[in-house]
Amino acid sequence: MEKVFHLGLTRDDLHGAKLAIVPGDPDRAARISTFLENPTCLVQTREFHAYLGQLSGQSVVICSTGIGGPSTSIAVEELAQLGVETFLRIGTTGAIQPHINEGDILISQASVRLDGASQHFAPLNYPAVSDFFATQAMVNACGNLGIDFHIGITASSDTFYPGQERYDTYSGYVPKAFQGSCEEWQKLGVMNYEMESATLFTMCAALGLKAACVAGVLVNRTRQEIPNVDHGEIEKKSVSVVLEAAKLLLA
Ligand SMILES: O=P(O)(O)O[C@H]1O[C@H](CO)[C@@H](O)[C@H]1O
Ligand SMILES: O=c1cc[nH]c(=O)[nH]1
Repeated sequence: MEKVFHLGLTRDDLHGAKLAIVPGDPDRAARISTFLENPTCLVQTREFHAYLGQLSGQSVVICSTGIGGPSTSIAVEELAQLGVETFLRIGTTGAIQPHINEGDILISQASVRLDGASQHFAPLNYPAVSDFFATQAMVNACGNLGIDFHIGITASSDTFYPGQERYDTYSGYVPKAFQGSCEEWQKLGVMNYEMESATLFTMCAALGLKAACVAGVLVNRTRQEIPNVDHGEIEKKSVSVVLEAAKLLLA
């Protein structure tokens, strides 16, 4: 049985798992795994920490993607080679609309492709769109749990600082291409910034896989640039949504 190159796993290691929950942060992957039945650590290599367990009696993988599109594309490609068909991202994010508050839950329907990696899967005029049914499961999960949410478009950037137009940085300079971009996205109704959904949505749509994305808001960019909230409670809420969505999709 062939091992995939980065994850070092074989199809047998996944015990038939067809659904993966994919956070950015490896420590979050470990925390999510504690909600599965019989969780085991499959591998911890580079930014990829993968766990296997059961949800609703079925095998599920939790695998961190690291930050950004390139590493996300590797995790998704290799998990797909191992039999995974549905990818549920659970992330953190910065809101750019004034009415969205820290701690709110955002579901991304589609993403603005500010990344580079998605262009290696499909040209820029191809949409970075989520899977309708996986996204509907995120929405229904919020309904079942009584959690309010916002749903809409996400700007998904390769960089946390210039690409999300942050000036509170080492140089204080944002290249011209990004000056005014945050206001432009606001005016176009974009909800938030994060860094993986454009790659995830584009590659999954192009490859015939299914993807959805939920995120908890750490900062409202109309009020401050750098998050300074306690992530714990926000993560618990977004993790509860992704686990409930996974259960609905597995039912
Ligand atoms: O919390 P995660 O899932 O890593 O998501 C967000 O947080 C990171 C930046 O701080 C980026 O990966 C961004 O997309
Ligand atoms: O502002 C933020 C917060 C989390 N993740 C991002 O990419 N941006």
